[in-house]
This record gives sequence, C-alpha cells and structure tokens, in this order.
Amino acid sequence: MSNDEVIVLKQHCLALELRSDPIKGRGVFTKERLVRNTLVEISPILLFNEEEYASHGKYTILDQYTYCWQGGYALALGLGSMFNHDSSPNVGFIRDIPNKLIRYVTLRDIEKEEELCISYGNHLWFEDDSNDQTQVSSDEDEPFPFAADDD
Ligand SMILES: C[S@@+](CC[C@H](N)C(=O)[O-])C[C@H]1O[C@@H](n2cnc3c(N)ncnc32)[C@H](O)[C@@H]1O
Repeated sequence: MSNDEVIVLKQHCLALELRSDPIKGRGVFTKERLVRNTLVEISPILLFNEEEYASHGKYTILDQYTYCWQGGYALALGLGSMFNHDSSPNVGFIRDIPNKLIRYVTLRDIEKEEELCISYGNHLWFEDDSNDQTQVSSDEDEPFPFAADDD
C-alpha cells in the first residue's frame, strides 16, 4: 500500500476506509455519518500470555498494538489495531474477555470524513498528533502495555 492509497473496506457493512497519514500512519475513517452508539467493529483478539509477551512480544512491533488483557496481552485482529489515538476519542472499546473480542462503539455522532479514534490513555510512547490534545483520564481503559507498565 503506498502512502496515499485509500483501501475501501467493501466487506464491512459501514462505509469505512483506511487512510494513511504521514505522521500517524494508517487510520480508520468513515464515509458516512454515524450516530452515537453505533457498533463499528468487532475484533477477535490473539492472546499472548504474560511470559510469552515478556520474553518476545514486548521486543517487537506488537508493543505498539497490544491491549492489556486478563492473563496477558491481546492483539486486536481486523480494524481494532488500526484505530489511532485521540485524547477526545469518538469511539470507545469494550473488552469481551470470555469471547476474546473487543467491540468498538461510537461515543458521539460522527460526521462523514471524520477519523474514528480511540483513547490509548494518558501514557503515550509517541508525540500525539491528534487535533485536540486535552488530557482525559481513562485509567480504567488503558489499552496498551506501555500505558500500564511504564510509570
Ligand atoms: C495501534 S497503532 C495504530 C495504527 C497505526 N497508525 C498503523 O499504521 O499501523 C498505534 C501507532 O499509531 C501511531 N499513532 C496513533 N495515534 C497517533 C497520534 N495521535 N499521533 C501520532 N501517532 C499516532 C503511533 O505510531 C502508534 O504507535
């Protein structure tokens, strides 16, 4: 995929697209207006246990993608790994531990052409390029290992 190529996700029932940004990399955008509480994605997860993650995963690119999970760390398959961070997110996520899924739901109405973003929490490992950098506390929902471990 070249940097400016748009991938239309035809298999998805919502009109979502992956677009690339020179700083943030790939991100998820909507081509249609979405109302609050719309389920935009269900991602099955791949679970790495604590030992496996500590020995291997954390030394790889996985460390930029994995969510803290009961018993280890989880890689969201599908679009779940493509949501960029915004400190005022328009999408929330809910871990379904027994079913090993993450559900992503809109937190407000979202206009056509907006990027869909989640919050990674307050402990970022990169310079935040989101538009509104107001800090919000989301301690209960720190998705990434850096956020949980590096204090
Ligand atoms: C879970 S990935 C998101 C998908 C990623 N953009 C890609 O192309 O694979 C997390 C990475 O995206 C980038 N990223 C996400 N949100 C960002 C933001 N607000 N500002 C700058 N970089 C961001 C960072 O490089 C981060 O390590």
